[in-house]
Amino acid sequence: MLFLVHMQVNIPHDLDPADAAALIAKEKAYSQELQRNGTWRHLWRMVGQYANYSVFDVASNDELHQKLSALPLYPYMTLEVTPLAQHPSALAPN
Ligand SMILES: O=C(O)C[C@H]1C=CC(=O)O1
Repeated sequence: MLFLVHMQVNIPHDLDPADAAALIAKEKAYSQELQRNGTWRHLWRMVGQYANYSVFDVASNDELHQKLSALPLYPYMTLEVTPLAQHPSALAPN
């Protein structure tokens, strides 16, 4: 099952910069692990924003919720999730 996920990151300005840097490093490692194993199919930066559009490939809503809620930056994110279906005019299945 494919899901489009919009992640907006809102790190509080009063968070210690070292704590913020550590969270961002953990987030990078976690996202790259999921990209390597095929769960996190696309990761695109939104120009001019601390936000991304991502495509996740998971077996269920519950798996997506588990993966998203384990994001190290999850406490500082606003997430929007859109389930995706195949488009009948697409040249190749996604
Ligand atoms: O930077 C972001 O968009 C948030 C998050 C997603 C991957 C990652 O490394 O950080």
